[in-house]
Amino acid sequence: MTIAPHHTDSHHSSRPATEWAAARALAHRLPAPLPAESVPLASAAGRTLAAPLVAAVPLPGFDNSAMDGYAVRGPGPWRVVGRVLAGRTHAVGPLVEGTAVEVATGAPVPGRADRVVPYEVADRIGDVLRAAPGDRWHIRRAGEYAARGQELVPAGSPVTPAVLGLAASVGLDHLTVRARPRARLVISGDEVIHAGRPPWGRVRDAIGPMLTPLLSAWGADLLGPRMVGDQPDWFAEAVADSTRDADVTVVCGASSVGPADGLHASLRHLGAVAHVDGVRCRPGHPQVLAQAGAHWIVGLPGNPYAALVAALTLIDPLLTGLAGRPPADLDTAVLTDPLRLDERNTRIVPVRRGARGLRLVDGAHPGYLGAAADADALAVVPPGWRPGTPVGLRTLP
Ligand SMILES: Nc1nc2c(c(=O)[nH]1)N[C@H]1C(S)=C(S)[C@@H](COP(=O)(O)OP(=O)(O)OC[C@H]3O[C@@H](n4cnc5c(N)ncnc54)[C@H](O)[C@@H]3O)O[C@H]1N2
Ligand code: MOO
Repeated sequence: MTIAPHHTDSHHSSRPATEWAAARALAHRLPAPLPAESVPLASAAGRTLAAPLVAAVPLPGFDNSAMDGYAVRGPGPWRVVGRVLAGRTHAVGPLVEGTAVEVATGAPVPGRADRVVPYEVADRIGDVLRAAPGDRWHIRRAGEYAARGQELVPAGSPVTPAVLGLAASVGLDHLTVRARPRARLVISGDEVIHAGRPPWGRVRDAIGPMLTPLLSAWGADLLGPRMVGDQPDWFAEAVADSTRDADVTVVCGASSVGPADGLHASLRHLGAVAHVDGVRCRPGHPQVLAQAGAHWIVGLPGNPYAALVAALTLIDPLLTGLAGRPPADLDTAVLTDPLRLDERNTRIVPVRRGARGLRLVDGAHPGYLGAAADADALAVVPPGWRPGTPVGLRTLP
């Protein structure tokens, strides 16, 4: 950023900084979930159910064998009268007492069969079959897993690979899911360049390459980014433009109190309401959550590690809220490594999980991503924490 005369309309003029967990809770609670839409299964992966997944057919759809063997009726011995393989599309006539039919796993069992005798315990000579009495039926009854019309997965659940497989099993081709939040990055700073080796006085944009896959992993649909200098009008125009087609605009840099930090000016220009303006965490204090109608603006600090922390604080819960999902609970683990005590701020530190527990990754600085690149999670260390007590954990994609 460039130096200009100091001004007073900075973020610390108005609202006190929000406690970290409260900022996260607000970012989740404030947005209304995006509209629902019906999409083919292949497009539903990773999205959120806007309506429960309801079985269109019972599962299993017909009584079928759980084993390769013989469907039998009566106590035995039995006469083998036929064979049914999977894929048969019409019912086999009911078994007569004392008879058996050879069946494949998944094949329809004939009506009135008592049980299936697996090959391993069957003794067949010619057409005559014998087996010891068994206490397992090995028959999967129609509808025993799910009835037609049964709600199998509640609204608000993520569409995981298992949910997609289940949807297909119960005869669905489409799922009703929340629209994917459309997000745009506005990367600001006269000093920021986007390719190659930065010359003296310049820095290479680290936030675009980091946040693009991170936001995708968190369920956003990324719109083309905007790169702007610190010229206040261009900056305000880029943010205002973005509100026309994005649900969320993420502004990187320009969030602090410096003369070129134009986020607050552009929020005023838009008539946006700032719900969070500063968060009591280290690093990543200068972060902003603002609303202009149904549009959300998140201001992240320019320091790249601080931007990652702020993304975890505000963007993660905001996208979850827009998707209509319940808030994602953090994992917890005990951290024993010493850390500078902080009675007032939540600290967000890079960690690795190993056989001997959680280890701090050394060398984290707000402006440097080396420690985060070597970490597999961020640990959330609450104010007043003491070594040996639990911390929250968020795995990094
Ligand atoms: N007087 C005060 N100064 C600062 C405060 C404060 O409270 N009072 N807060 C400090 C903290 S904490 C942070 S974090 C930064 C945040 O500043 P901004 O969000 O306004 O960002 P910039 O000033 O534009 O840049 C800060 C820093 O980050 C570099 N940067 C910016 N964008 C990128 C990018 N896309 N990729 C890589 N690096 C980037 C930029 O060159 C600066 O070095 O403010 C402190 N100051
Ligand atoms: O908190 Mo700033 O966000 O140190 O780097």
